[in-house]
This record gives sequence, C-alpha cells and structure tokens, in this order.
Amino acid sequence: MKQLCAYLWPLKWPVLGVLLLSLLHIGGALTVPTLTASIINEGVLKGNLDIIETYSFYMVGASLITVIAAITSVYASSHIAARISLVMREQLVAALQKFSLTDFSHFGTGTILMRSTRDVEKIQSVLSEGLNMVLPTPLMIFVGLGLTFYKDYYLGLIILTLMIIMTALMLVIQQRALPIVKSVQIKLDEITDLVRDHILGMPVIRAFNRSHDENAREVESFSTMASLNIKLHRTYAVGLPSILMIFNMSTVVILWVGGYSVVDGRIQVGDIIAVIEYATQILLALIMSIFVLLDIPEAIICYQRIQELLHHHGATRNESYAKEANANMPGTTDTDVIANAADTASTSDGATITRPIVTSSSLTYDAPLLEFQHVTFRYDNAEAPALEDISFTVHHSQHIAIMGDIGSGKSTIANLIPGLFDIESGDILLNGISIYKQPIEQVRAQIGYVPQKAYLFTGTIDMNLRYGVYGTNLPDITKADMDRACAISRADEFIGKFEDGYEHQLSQGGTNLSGGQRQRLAMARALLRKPSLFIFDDSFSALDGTTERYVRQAIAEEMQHGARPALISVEQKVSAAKKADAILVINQGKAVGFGTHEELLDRCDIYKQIVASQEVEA
Ligand SMILES: Nc1ncnc2c1ncn2[C@@H]1O[C@H](COP(=O)(O)OP(=O)(O)OP(=O)(O)O)[C@@H](O)[C@H]1O
Repeated sequence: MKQLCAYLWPLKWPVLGVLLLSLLHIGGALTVPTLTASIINEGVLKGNLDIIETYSFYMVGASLITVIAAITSVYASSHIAARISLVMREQLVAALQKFSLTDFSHFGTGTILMRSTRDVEKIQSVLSEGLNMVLPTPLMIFVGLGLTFYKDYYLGLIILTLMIIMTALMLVIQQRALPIVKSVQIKLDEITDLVRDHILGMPVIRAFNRSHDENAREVESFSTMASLNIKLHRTYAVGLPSILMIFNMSTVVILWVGGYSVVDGRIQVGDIIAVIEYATQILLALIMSIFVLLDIPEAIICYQRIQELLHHHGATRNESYAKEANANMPGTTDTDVIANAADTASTSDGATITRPIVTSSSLTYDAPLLEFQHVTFRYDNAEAPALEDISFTVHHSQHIAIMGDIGSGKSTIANLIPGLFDIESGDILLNGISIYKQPIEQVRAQIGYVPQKAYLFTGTIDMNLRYGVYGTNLPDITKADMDRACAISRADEFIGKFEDGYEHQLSQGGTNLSGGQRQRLAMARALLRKPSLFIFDDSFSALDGTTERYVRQAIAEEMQHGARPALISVEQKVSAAKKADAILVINQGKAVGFGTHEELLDRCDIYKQIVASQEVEA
C-alpha cells in the first residue's frame, strides 16, 4: 500500500480530480431517483403539474452532470493508470539494465518478458477500473443506503442484507480463484520460454525431425493452460451468476416489502420507485467493484512479481562499492585504491609479475593496463568454481591469447573483464584501479568487446555501428569513421554490395547476415569504440583464412596507435596464438601456464599437449 501511494503521490491532483468527479457523479445519480419520488408523490398523485415540470427540469440537469462527471472520470483514471504503468516500465528498464548475467539466468527470459509486458498491463487496467469504479463505491453505498433507511427502515435492512450476501460470495470466489491465478501466471511464463525456444531453435528442430515431439510439448503446455483457465472460469461461472441473481431479486423483494409499507402508510408509492433506483445504483456499483476486486488478487501478484525484479538484491560489487563510498564520504580515494593495488602476483606456473605503484598522475602506457589478481569465480548455484586463482597482467599494445580445452573457462575470463559477472574473490584491475571500485560504465567505456556469438540488433547497419560509441565520451561517429572500421574488419566487402549500404536493415540478432558477416560487423562496432582493451572471444573462427590474416594484421597495426590498445583473444589455433606476446593456458578453470609460445613449449605440459594435438590434426 505504501509503495502504491508512492506511485500515486506525484499524481495526487488528477487523483483528487477523480475523487471530486466521483462526488458529482454520485450526487447526480442519487438525485435523479429522489426527484422521481417527489414528482410521483407531490406531482402525479396530487395532480400538481408545476411540480412535475420544475422537478423534471432539475432531473435533466442532474442527469447531465452525472454523464459529464462519469465521462471525465473515466478519462482521468485512464490517464492516471497509464502514467503509473509508464513509471513502472521505466523502473523495470532501469532495474534490468543493472542485472548481471547471473540475475538474468536466475529469473529466466520468459518470466522477465511477461512481467515487463503483461503484468504491467494488468496493473494498468485494474488501476484504471479501480479508480473509476471501486473508489466511488463506498460513498455511493453510504449515501444511497442512508437515503433508503431514511425512506424506510425495513427496506434499508433488506438492501444491507443483500450487500452482505454479495460480498461474502465474492470473498469465497476470490479465495478459490487466487491459487489458480498464480498457477496460470507461472504456466504463462513457461509457455513464453517454450515458444521462444521453439522459434529460435526452429532450424535445429526441423533438421533433427523433432517437429512432431516439440509440437506435442507445446500442445501439452497449452492444454495444461487451457485446463487451468477452465478451472478458473468454472469458479467464476458459479459465483458471478449468483451475484447477478441476487441483484435481480432485489427489485422483487423491495416491491413486495415496500407494498406492505405503503399499505401500512409508512411510505408513499413514489418512495418505492426511489428505493428501487437507490438499490440498483448501490448494488450495480457493488457488482462493478466486485468484478474489479476479483481482478485485484491477480494484479497484486503481478505487482509483487514486478517488485521482485525491481528490488532484486543481486547488487553487483560495483553498486555495493558505490553505496559504501557514498556512505563513507570522504572515503577511499582513487589514489588510495591505486596505491593498494601495488603488490606482486604470480601465475600458477610460478612466473612472478611485479606491479609498479601507479598513481593517477603517473598513469602511463608502461603501467599495466589490466591485472587479474587471484580471481576465483563461480556461476550461480554451481558446485565448483569455473575459475580458480587466476592471475595475469596485460600491458598496452600487448596481445594476450587465452587457450585451453573446451569448457576450461576461456570465455568466462573474457566476460569477467567488462563486469558481466561478479567474482567470488580476488580482484580485477583496469588502469591500476579495481573494476569494482569505479563506475562500471567507466570500465566498459574502455573495452571493445566482441563476443563469441556476435549479436546485432534490429535496425540498420548504421545504427548497429553507432552502438559502438554509446556510453563513451567520443563524439558521434562520422561516415569516414565507419568506413575505416569496416575496412579494418573487412565488413566493407559485403556492405558495399547492399544497395542501401549502411542503411541496410538487419533483423533481430542480425539473422539475415551470415555468421562471418555478423562477426565482422561486431568487430567494426568494437573498433569504433576506440577502446584501450579489445576482447575478442574466439571471434576469428567465423572468418575465412585470408580475411582472418588481413583483419589480424590490421588490428595489430591499430594497437600501435592512439590509446595503444591491448588485445585479449580467446584462441583455438596454436598457429594464431603463437604470434601473441603471451599465452595464458587454462585447464579446468586454473591457469596452468603464462608466457610466450617458446616458454610454454619448455615448461607447460598442457600447452605441449594442445600443440601436439594440432600438429597431428594438421
Ligand atoms: N551461464 C553459465 N552458467 C553456469 N555454468 C556456466 C555458464 N557458462 C559457462 N558455464 C560453465 O563454466 C565453464 C567454463 O565455461 P566457458 O564458456 O568459460 O568455457 P570455454 O573455455 O570458453 O569453452 P569453449 O571453448 O567451448 O567456448 C564450463 O564448465 C561451463 O559449463
């Protein structure tokens, strides 16, 4: 409730407006039957035409006010609900931007999609209907019931009893519906995941003749969903007609009991008409509220699901540091942090790396650009760490190749540098400062990352290339910048063949390009970032031999200019890795060697095995 108020507070004036409009609506709606009673009692029964005329005129006025207030109230409540859903969506986007990759795998794509779309939508519709229909109901009941009791005590009691029965029925329906609603939402998340998997994996499904089985899985999921929905609507099917029956019965009971009251002389005929109208207004408002209230449990679950994403405590080490730093102001300065970084670390093959003390004023190209200090990392819920006690150093203009068996942890090292995951222990330093003790955007602005599977976004090639400079201080790129980057990565070869060139439209993920073309664009995107560190995760494997040689040479030249960027590349081939300044050999998550090709041939058994296996293959 407190959180809901936080959303409503900035919209307090429109909410107040809806409240005032509701007052007008209720006032108008209840005035009409009161005037009807007067017309019948004072005008029709006594033959007074003046009263009929005057009160009829008042009735038209009251009806007009009711209609105008109702229309404006619907408009204002829709506006309020739409604004709140916009705020929620903005908060969700901001929260998801801060999610680590572990957080994404913790929740799963399906549920994140459903929470960001359908759940927000549900809250919006319940809020709009709630403001419009539920908010005025208590007042309508209070005033309407008061007027009925004023006319006749027994008729007041009858309406009150009918209301209590209706409310009790509603509570029973709600109790039964709630667990089914929860199951429906979980099933919807699962179906979203399944359908998404089937769309993305369609080529594999067809190539392996699995269409029939996968269809069966989908049908099974849809059938479970349908059964749940049938169960839910069966619950409503019994309860809601009962509520409507009570509503219709109210007129009969009022006429019956009211008839006795007229005979006893307690009320006049016109009053019965007025009470029937009051009862209709009160019970109708109650029924409308019940329909909305029946939706509230689902909306509450949607709200909780959204809040779970917003308040997910997967605070990254960067955020924790930022919080600590803010709390301890004035606190750790960059210079302190940098000075603390001055120590020595060693690789598992015994080579000792000594880091000089670097202060902000002495940041030079001779100081290490990147340092891994005894880094241990474990994937969410994994029993064993994926990386254990990894230490190595990279200097400007250096090329470090990472080699190792499949699943040894090479990509994991590459993903740790831009802070895509939080490490368990140790530290990663960029320019002498822990990447966890500086804004992560600052770290990422210095990195040109080319992932193992190049991902491009729906839009033009131009838009995808410009992506490279987002989050940096670089000026917007020119066509000449794009031409240069695409020439280095050889993306120009195929872009030149498109009639619309850089304006060529890419589909989601860049799936209307070949794997090699995607990889070349991903490299151009990284080059445009003008980073101080390139990370190429097995990025050359999708290129043909000639292109690979050309691109490697062009990037080597690039590394001698400007910010003199370093390159960390995950490599499969010894022929490529041996040209690097140093090779880091990873085996089952541990660093088993760090040195040049010749040094490793001398002292690293695992490296010797890799070399031997590739010589045999060759
Ligand atoms: N998202 C993840 N969640 C849990 N475990 C993971 C995840 N990604 C990788 N792993 C595990 O971590 C280990 C290292 O994976 P990584 O992708 O770094 O290996 P790699 O050396 O790059 O392999 P390859 O040469 O096949 O690309 C593997 O055992 C893998 O199963």
